[in-house]
Amino acid sequence: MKIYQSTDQSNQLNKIISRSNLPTEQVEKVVKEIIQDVKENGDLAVSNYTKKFDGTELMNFEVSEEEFEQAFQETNQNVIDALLVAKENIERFHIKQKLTGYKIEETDQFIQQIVRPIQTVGLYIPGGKAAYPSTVLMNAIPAIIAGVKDVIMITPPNKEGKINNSLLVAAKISGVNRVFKVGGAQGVAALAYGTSQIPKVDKIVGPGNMYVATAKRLVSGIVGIDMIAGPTEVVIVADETANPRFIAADLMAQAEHDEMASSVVLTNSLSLAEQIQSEISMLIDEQPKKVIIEKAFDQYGAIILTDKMDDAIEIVNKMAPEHVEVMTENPIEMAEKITNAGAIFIGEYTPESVGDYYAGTNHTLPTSGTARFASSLSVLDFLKKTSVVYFSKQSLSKAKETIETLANEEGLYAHARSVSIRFEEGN
Ligand SMILES: NC(=O)c1ccc[n+]([C@@H]2O[C@H](COP(=O)([O-])OP(=O)(O)OC[C@H]3O[C@@H](n4cnc5c(N)ncnc54)[C@H](O)[C@@H]3O)[C@@H](O)[C@H]2O)c1
Ligand SMILES: N[C@H](CO)Cc1c[nH]c[nH+]1
Ligand SMILES: [Zn+2]
Repeated sequence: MKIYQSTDQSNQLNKIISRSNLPTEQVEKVVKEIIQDVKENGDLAVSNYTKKFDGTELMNFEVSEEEFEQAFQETNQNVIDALLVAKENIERFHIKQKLTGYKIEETDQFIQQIVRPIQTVGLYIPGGKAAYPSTVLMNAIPAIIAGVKDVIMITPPNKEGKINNSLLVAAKISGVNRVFKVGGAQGVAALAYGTSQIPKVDKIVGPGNMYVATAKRLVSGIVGIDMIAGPTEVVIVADETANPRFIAADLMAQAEHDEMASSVVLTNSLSLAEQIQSEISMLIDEQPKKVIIEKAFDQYGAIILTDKMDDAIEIVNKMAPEHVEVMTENPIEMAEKITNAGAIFIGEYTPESVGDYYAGTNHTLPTSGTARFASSLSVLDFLKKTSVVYFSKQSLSKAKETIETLANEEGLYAHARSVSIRFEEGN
């Protein structure tokens, strides 16, 4: 991984910081065609793309009860137990996000906010380079806590036309209703428009690669989406007190997800930067996903040297990355200065893997700088609010003058009249 000076104005560094070297335009072109095809040709198009991208021919996409039963039989008990521990931790954190409505009552009138769950949601669970049972829990549990009735999950099948066993186990233990073997942009399009086999949903949530994230962005408006949760990112903010071996390991943990994953270090210590480089070269050969990691490091990785640690914080806030790890002398104080990040991990014993699998916080997080305005997936993503207003005749008579004044000011005379007519004699 290359060392850059933060003052370096090179295109390569700017692109890494802004994530603008992701192949956005090429991917968008492909994804638009896929969405249109699925919209016009439904299951047939889904089947064709599944053959093309996942290498399997499927006519029926839904997972059967027998497949769920078999998945339970073939999954190691220690995996099921670990999923149950993670589930409990996720529930403990997310239950506090529940939102209740409220009502403001006065004589002869009330205003109210009613909170209701979204009826039907589609969870996208990645399944290309790896299967993510932990992501099933992260997406399904907040939906169930919110009270969503129809929780539909899609994930790409493997070459045998099957879904990884632990994904099905995770789906069952977290309360998913139906699972379909379809992924990528074709899966997102199927959820957005519906096909004869795959139900149209009200909202699509969940992370995925660039094809998935782009498809979600393009169908947003037809259906709701949670956020852009694309190729994953970590920024590690570290000073000379940090352990370079831990940092090297954490950078590789992120990069193994995807060759488009971004792993960046920000430090004021040249000596640390060089030690990280040498730790990477010592650890990389033991990595089963070495090829993916090297590709990601090469294009989307960087160690950036700043003058002061405050400069590092300024760059993090500009990048607004999905994850930030802080390994400095006073990591809690340092972390308080970070205003734009999906999730923050503090100190040398909180690698991001703690959040991925155990802590209970959600690992579906905004990427590509969208943490400037977007948040981690939560129960709130599965709720919607409706306002209710009741006014009696007396209440309306008190409001009449204000409404008429504002309506006339806006030139909306019918609005004013719809109030005044109610006070005319004979009405
Ligand atoms: N941001 C988050 O919260 C979060 C959480 C977990 C995972 N992730 C990310 O999810 C992603 C998982 O990616 P993945 O690839 O393993 O699984 P995936 O399920 O997201 O994507 C696989 C699908 O991509 C489609 N695809 C692949 N190549 C294509 C091509 N050339 N043209 C059109 N479609 C193509 C195929 O349909 C395939 O089934 C990673 O980027 C990882 O970083 C993000
Ligand atoms: N780090 C990924 C993006 O937040 C989530 C994940 C799932 N499994 C392991 N890691
Ligand atoms: Zn991860």
